[in-house]
Amino acid sequence: MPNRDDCLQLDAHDPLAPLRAAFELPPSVVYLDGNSLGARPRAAAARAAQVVQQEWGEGLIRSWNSAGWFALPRRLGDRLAPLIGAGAGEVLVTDTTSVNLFKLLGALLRLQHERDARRRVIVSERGNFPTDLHIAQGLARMLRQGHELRLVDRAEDIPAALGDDVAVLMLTQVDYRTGALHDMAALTRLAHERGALALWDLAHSAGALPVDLRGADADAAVGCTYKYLNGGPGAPAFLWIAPRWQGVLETPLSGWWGHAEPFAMEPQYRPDAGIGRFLCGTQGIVSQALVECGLEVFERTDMAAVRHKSLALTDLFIALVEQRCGAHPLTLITPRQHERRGSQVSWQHPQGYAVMQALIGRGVIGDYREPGILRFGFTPLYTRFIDVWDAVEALRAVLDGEEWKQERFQVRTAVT
Ligand SMILES: Cc1ncc(COP(=O)(O)O)c(C=O)c1O
Ligand SMILES: Nc1ccccc1C(=O)C[C@H](N)C(=O)O
Repeated sequence: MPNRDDCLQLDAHDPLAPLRAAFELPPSVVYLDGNSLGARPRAAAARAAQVVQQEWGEGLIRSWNSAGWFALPRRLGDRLAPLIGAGAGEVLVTDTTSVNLFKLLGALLRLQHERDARRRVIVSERGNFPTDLHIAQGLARMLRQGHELRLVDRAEDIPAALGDDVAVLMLTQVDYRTGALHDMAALTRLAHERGALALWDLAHSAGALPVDLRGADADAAVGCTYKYLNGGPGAPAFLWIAPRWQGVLETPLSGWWGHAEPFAMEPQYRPDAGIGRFLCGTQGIVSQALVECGLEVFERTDMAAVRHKSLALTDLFIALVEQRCGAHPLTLITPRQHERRGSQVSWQHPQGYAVMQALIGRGVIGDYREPGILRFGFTPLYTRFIDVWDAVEALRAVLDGEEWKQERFQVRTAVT
């Protein structure tokens, strides 16, 4: 079993190690929550100042053209595309993941309705992130065409749920609680064989592992930029549409930014011919501009290298926790097989909330999800092997010393 020096050696030989310098991280913190909010690229502070001072302050309204603000959602989409196996002109950075899901699910349901009106079921997992399920429920209610959500409790039950009444299979590629990774190509193929379309949420996979949307023949996808892509709190999300559906799918949020000629100011909506039709209204430029700083870092490596380090970090974390905290009631809920694991490791503990607060008190930042789940995200761009060691030692101290029993660690905060 590796010791602390071995971890230092792993860092010394890590080809991704130099990328850590591209991020601002407090020296006293071990940050294992990049699956919720990525760390700040150093370049983001100067970029924010440039947008606010020069582009807004001096350029004023001219900056929509002169600083490229108007083109930003498409430009960022093109820059993000290689990370998810997409091509140019297929991706937009815009709105939130929830709003993008609404637009794409609405568009896919409409397409299916036109092809076969009996297909009115959306298949997903009960454990999917709540917003995905809530958006589907809201759309089904609004459409008043008899759409319904069919939820399965286990991934193995997905094939049986794909009957001839299914319109869309809507899944999150990496489970936000367990970190379990779906086989996107196999499930998409199955959905297609059954006449359904496949919509993927890449919130926990974009920037965390190689994603191949075109290779998997998926139909549409959404995802966050504020997690593994390090775009900043509340940074705009992204959406992707397969080439075969470009110009075919229609957005249910037909705002003026998706018009073929927004400044023709026509009363009649006429959609843009390409991906631009999935824009809705004016973009939050300050936040959007910062997404570029996160994407730039990925251009200094490749996703195969990111994946290689991610698996090494999560393997090490699992092994060390089992060895050094083995006496405590921790249950691993993340798959051990590499092909089934994203870039996070989750453990269940009867006092999970308090244990996580005590860990955060020691400067090791992960997060907590019901029921009793300690979540640790590993971002290969800036997480070191020594961080894994130090995190496990802190966890051991919290558990061996029963630090979590302190009153202050029982207090529930709004965001966990
Ligand atoms: C799978 C998944 N989808 C969507 C979201 C969030 O969407 P939004 O950015 O709209 O809050 C998250 C996390 O917040 C998530 O984990
Ligand atoms: N958007 C947030 C705002 C505040 C706190 C957390 C989030 C998250 O993104 C949570 C994440 N989606 C999760 O997998 O739980």
